[in-house]
Amino acid sequence: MNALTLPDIAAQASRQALPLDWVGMCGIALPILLDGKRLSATADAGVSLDDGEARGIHMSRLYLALEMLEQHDLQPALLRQVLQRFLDSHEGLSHSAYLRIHTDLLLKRPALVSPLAGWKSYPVSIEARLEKQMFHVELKVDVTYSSTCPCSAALARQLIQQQFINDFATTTLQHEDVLAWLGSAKGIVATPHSQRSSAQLRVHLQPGQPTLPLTDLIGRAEAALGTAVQTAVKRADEQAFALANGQNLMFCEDAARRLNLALQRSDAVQAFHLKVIHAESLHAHDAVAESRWARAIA
Ligand SMILES: Nc1nc2c(ncn2[C@@H]2O[C@H](COP(=O)(O)OP(=O)(O)OP(=O)(O)O)[C@@H](O)[C@H]2O)c(=O)[nH]1
Repeated sequence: MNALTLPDIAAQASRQALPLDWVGMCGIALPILLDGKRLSATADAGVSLDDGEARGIHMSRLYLALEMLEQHDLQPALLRQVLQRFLDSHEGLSHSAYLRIHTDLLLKRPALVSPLAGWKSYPVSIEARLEKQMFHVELKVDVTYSSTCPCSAALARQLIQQQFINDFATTTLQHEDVLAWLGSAKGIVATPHSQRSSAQLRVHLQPGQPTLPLTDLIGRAEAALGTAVQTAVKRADEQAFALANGQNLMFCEDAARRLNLALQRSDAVQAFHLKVIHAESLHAHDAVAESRWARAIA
């Protein structure tokens, strides 16, 4: 059999000498280990093509470097190693390396009152880059929660007062009559609108941060918001959720401010950008607030 040399188009000179910012592959299927758990993920792997004369990069070298992610728990140091391998395998071609990993984090959440628990899925992206020997990691997490409109609650309360005036205007008040009225449909003649809402957190980690604090960030966000969406729900849990919502009225501005303050308190965070989206049931468009913050350089 003749040994044929395989044509290598990537090694040819480019017809148009022009550097490129990002070249690589998106949507590579990849099993990863996060906090000891095996997760199905997809990866986007790329490098800059700084040598404008070179026709192409070597996709297979990036692909093979991802193998390191299968065996070891995902940590910033491992991400840096992979990015360094991207650059080492593209010496003379690339100065910057990029890796994005997208997965869903599954966390078990207890019910509010009953002894039940269930799983919640959090879409997560981990983005690492190595540019001019500077290494950066960003985490993106989506957290869903319930928000009840404070204005709508006040308007509903006013209608309930009006109904009370109408029903008891000519009656001497008896305790049991009021109690019965409160338990009837007339006692809650109007309800405030509430909506499933989502907080999109984009967090830039401190340099030297040894771990990926995804679970911690989600925990902080949910504690700050107060009414995270639930998993397993019995009536007792639903009642507790109704109470929690009633005590936790919020505009999208309130949610954004709470999250801002909660994230600032994390030592792992260097900077963040957050966006909250209240998918209103009042109208067909969303109420949205954004906030950003960066730690002052000491
Ligand atoms: N650069 C580049 N490669 C592509 C593209 N689409 C498919 N490929 C293929 O990706 C394959 C892997 O490329 P390389 O990593 O250069 O493969 P190789 O030359 O066998 O490997 P090395 O010897 O390590 O360079 C090649 O068969 C390319 O043709 C593209 O748009 N750009």
